[in-house]
Amino acid sequence: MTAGDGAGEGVDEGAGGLPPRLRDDCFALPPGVSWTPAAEALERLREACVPVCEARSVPLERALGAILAEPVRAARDNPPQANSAVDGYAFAHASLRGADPETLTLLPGRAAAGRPFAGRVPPGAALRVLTGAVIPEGCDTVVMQEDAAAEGGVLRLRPGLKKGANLRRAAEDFAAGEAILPQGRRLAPQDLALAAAAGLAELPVRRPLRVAVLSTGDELRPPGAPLAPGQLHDANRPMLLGLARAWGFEARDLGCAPDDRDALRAALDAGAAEADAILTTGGASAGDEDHVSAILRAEGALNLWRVAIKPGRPLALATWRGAAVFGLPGNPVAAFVCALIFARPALLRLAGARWELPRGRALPAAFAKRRKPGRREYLRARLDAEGRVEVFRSEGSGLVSGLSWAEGLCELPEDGAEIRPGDPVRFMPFSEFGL
Ligand SMILES: Nc1nc2c(c(=O)[nH]1)N[C@H]1C(S)=C(S)[C@@H](COP(=O)(O)OP(=O)(O)OC[C@H]3O[C@@H](n4cnc5c(N)ncnc54)[C@H](O)[C@@H]3O)O[C@H]1N2
Ligand code: MOO
Repeated sequence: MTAGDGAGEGVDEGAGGLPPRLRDDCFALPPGVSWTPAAEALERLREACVPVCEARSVPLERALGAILAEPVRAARDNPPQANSAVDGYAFAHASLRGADPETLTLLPGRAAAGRPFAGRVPPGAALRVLTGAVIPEGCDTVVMQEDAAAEGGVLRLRPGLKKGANLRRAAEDFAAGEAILPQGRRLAPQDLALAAAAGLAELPVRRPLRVAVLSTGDELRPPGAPLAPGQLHDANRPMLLGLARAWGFEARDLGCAPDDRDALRAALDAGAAEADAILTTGGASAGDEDHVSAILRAEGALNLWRVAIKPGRPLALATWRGAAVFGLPGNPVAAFVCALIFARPALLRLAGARWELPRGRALPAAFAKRRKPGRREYLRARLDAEGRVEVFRSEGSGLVSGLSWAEGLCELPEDGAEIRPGDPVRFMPFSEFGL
């Protein structure tokens, strides 16, 4: 079949006067089955997902990518003391008289970063200071060396320098006790700089979420394996393992299960034993071989099924022995889109992060598209040289090449309004999905 192109859409209208047939895959769904709108599915996920990973304290140097379990407060002021922003000369602004040039007595000695000046600078005097030096006692202003001339124990400078010029005030960045990083933040390299500057050696973070990935389907073979007729290489597993790792989770590979209930049950059991969440692909639809949705319905707790998005209509959200299960569609493009749109915010929430949805920008479309109302659509997209949104040549949900071609997703609303070139459309770069 050519999934992603509307397969199964004619369920209700296609019967065209014929008596209803009882056994046909196209009728596997009850007529008039309700589809959950994407926004509602996301809202239900937001309510259902709570942090499941325990908090612990880890040394700062091992905290990169971890999620803060509590807000972090500064242990000290930054900067701890006022210091010079430049190489120059420090003095009291009150020593200036408005003469041109101003003249000050240059004291012997100097202050450098890590080597403060021991004495006090009296009125009418100046001291050599280097960048980062603590401002000597008696001083409140620094002149840059390029703007002054030091000769024979006298410093000359142009008038007009403002009080407090060229120095960094104590605590101008943040003060001790100030909240510097919020709970739920995934620690980036710059956050480690902030925590270190704030005097912290340990950070309260949650252990990483463990995410297991399972492919399903008799036809699937591991990468590089020889293929018999009807077989294909498992593309979803490396993709989803990669996504889980890119999002900062501990990824577990559950391999590939055949279309067989017992094998699937065993794989789900193994996943639930070693992971907090399981991502499966394939078998999420309503066909005879779609065992994932069937087993989740029969033996797990299926919370949500069939979301009104394209691609990715067969999306199962369930629990299996305490683990959250995201039953993603088998088509790689649909699996990718569903992982980005639904699994990512939910997994991050389970991991202890705050609920955050990707932001999009309205940009002119470089394409035309006729649409039907009802489903929110996600197209593989990127920006052309003029900054317009272009979309991949086909919407076929099995065309993996389009995922690498794209730099983001174009989200089209449920209203089904026709898109003409130049119309504003919502573009979400992959960076909004943590990629
Ligand atoms: N009667 C209906 N049939 C289908 C519907 C529907 O609503 N009613 N939806 C269609 C849509 S849309 C999609 S998407 C697919 C998804 O169904 P499944 O999740 O059950 O996926 P499978 O049938 O197992 O596989 C679909 C397709 O993807 C290939 N695949 C599966 N796993 C992988 C993998 N790991 N790597 C690469 N390719 C994979 C598989 O071979 C199939 O070609 O259902 C439609 N049918
Ligand atoms: O074609 Mo399906 O829409 O790939 O999810």
